[in-house]
Amino acid sequence: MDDVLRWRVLPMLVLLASSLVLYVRILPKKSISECSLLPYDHYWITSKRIVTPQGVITGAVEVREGKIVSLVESDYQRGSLLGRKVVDYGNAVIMPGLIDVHAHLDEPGRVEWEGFSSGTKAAAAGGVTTLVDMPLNSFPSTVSEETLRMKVEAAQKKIYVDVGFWGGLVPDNAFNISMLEGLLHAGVLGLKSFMCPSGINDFPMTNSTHIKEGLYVLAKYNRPLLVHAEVVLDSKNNEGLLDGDPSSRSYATYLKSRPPSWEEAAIKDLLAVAQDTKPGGQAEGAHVHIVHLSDAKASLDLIKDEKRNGPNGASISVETCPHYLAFAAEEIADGDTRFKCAPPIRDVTNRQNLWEALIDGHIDMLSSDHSPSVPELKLFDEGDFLRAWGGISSLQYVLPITWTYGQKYGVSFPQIATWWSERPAKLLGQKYKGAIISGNDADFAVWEPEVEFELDENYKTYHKHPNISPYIGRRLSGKVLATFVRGNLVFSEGSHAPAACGSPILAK
Ligand SMILES: NC(=O)NC(NC(N)=O)C(=O)[O-]
Ligand SMILES: [Zn+2]
Ligand SMILES: [Zn+2]
Repeated sequence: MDDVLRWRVLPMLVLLASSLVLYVRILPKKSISECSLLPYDHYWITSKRIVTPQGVITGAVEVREGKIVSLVESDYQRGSLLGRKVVDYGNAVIMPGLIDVHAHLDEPGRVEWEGFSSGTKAAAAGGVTTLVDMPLNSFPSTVSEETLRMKVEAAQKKIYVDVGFWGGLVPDNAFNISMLEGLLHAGVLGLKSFMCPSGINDFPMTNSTHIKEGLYVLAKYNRPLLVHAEVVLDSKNNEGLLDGDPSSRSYATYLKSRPPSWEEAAIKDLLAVAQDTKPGGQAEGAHVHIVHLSDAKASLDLIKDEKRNGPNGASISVETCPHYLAFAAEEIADGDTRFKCAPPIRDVTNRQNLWEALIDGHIDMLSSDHSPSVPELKLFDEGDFLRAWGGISSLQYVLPITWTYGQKYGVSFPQIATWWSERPAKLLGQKYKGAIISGNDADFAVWEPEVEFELDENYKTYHKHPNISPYIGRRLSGKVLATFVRGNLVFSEGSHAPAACGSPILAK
């Protein structure tokens, strides 16, 4: 009997106990959806600071099957929510998720620069719930139905947030209506073109005639054209600089090589063509959006003048980016090519003027223009501003940057929601995004504005190459606690949901 106990019953008991342990460990995993760190599809999130179009309220947002179904303004403390599934965020701010209308994720073709997985993980960790990928820097560029399909295919099962796509307007398709229509029909949210060389071989620049043609086609679809508005007026400034010339390390040299007059001349030409978007015009229904405005003087004045015509004027809008609001030319060390971008970061007065224009509503919105590359292309050893790749890496940090550098101007939560959610949603034609109201997608950024952190090499960044970002080494305030995309808790306290369940956004 002793032997029987030892050799038969004991091993069975051990087996039973271990399978019980296994069962208990597996059980919670099974019940949690792979897409969300929160295992419910009907729940409430509560906080003392919820940013709604009517102002900042204390209350609860009810979420069901990915949508906001009600908003309760009250001291939510228990009472009616007793016994419900509630996530209480206390004093943290609940805002509509950020919508970044301008990001380069570089997939397919240049995944070593970024990629859908790393880029959208960074977006989720930064409170960005929707982003729109630019048609260039990936390979091939998104300029046809076929190349859009390659993008959408590449994004499958890799995106942690919702992702839309811009198509490219290039000389090849500008006069080829069926090619452009194929691209629009396949679902790009609009088109993007460059008025100067883009730095990418298969993305050549367009002139006013191409842009005019593009606008006629866009008008039929009610979609926007985004334009990189700089024209090369004269590259004399770089002439005489030989390879290895020490002055190519100087930021001042780079700044002079792309003067504000390049932006001004481009915007002047662009606004002339944009006249067709006026009510009754040949391109009525199309819209012109100027990306990454840097010059807050003559270029901004042209935009302001056009906007003065109100609804009878051309249909235009403009964005600027956090790097133009955070940095100034005077502070950029020679050789520090992390700061190289086009148009360039200008002087302290210009930065101040950009902030004022944003606050006064002359600049409509913000975007990251997250445009990374491999570190080698930044030429850190040579520090050559003229030959280094231009583009700032920032996607994960845009919310704390806007908040931190906006303190000086008394920026409020509703302003951030306007610049980063409401107006971007409108540009994209996304009716169910951009605000915390019943019926909208349950896209939220939950963050703690008062929490400060050091953006050093220990900070967990999901961009593929954190060290190329000029924000490394800065102290920022505003920590993102949690991010919800269509009701899925995709990021929470440093972790992402196990599966990437963001949706591709294709226009219909
Ligand atoms: N090829 C690029 O990514 N260019 C980008 N580069 C910048 N902004 O420096 C841009 O948006 O123009
Ligand atoms: Zn650009
Ligand atoms: Zn860009």
